[in-house]
Amino acid sequence: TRSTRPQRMLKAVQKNAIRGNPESVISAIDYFCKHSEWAMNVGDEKGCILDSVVTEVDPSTVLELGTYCGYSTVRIARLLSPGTKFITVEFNPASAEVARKIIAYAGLQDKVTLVEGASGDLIPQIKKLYGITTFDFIFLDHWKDRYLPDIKLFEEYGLLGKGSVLLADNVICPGTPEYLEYVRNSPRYESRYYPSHLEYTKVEDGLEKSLFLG
Ligand SMILES: O=C(NCCCCCn1ccc2cnccc21)c1cc(-c2ccc(F)cc2)cc(O)c1O
Ligand SMILES: [Mg+2]
Repeated sequence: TRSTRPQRMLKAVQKNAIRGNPESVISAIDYFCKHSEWAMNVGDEKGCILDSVVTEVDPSTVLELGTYCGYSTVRIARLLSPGTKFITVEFNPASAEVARKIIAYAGLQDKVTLVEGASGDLIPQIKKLYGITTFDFIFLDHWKDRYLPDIKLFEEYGLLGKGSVLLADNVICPGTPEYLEYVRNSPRYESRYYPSHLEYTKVEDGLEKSLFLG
């Protein structure tokens, strides 16, 4: 049967990247997406903004919602200090399977816990299952209509501490209007918009960084 786009992306990584070299894995995926097939990775332009925020926060605990093929997982994991707890969540089993292989190809499998499931089911269990009290950094890149309900779950289950940083992808395209309205109007967050473009295109998009004030 016909291969899937994630499977073709994995083949491109295995062919063009160097095992154990995260930078080469990132480059191979970006090359594939620019020259072969567009795919919904955060991409190189927004990826550099992601890198700068992760570096600035230097988190001890990280949550990513929306692993997809592991591109942003690799971008984040390569910057983390030893001992950092990094959980990434993927709903689609086929994507999760490819992501595991891409993360392992980059040599970062020991830094990442990939969990398969839906954020709404997982968030209430994270403290119990993974012994996490609060997340220093959260990257939102899953179903766009889940960003708002999930940030409310983070608050409800006490998963945010003073200084926790949330970074949301696609706040313009496909767009997350209700989430933006919430974080920009809530007195509990300090929000800032980072203008950019939809991965591998000239279409306007950007990242919203929100600091939880406690
Ligand atoms: O849809 C996007 N991502 C989400 C994919 C599905 C996530 C499923 N999932 C994973 C974890 C998880 C946990 N709980 C529940 C569900 C969960 C997305 C789309 C575009 C895009 C597409 C077409 C277009 F024309 C323009 C833009 C660009 C992006 O950068 C994107 O991120
Ligand atoms: Mg995205």
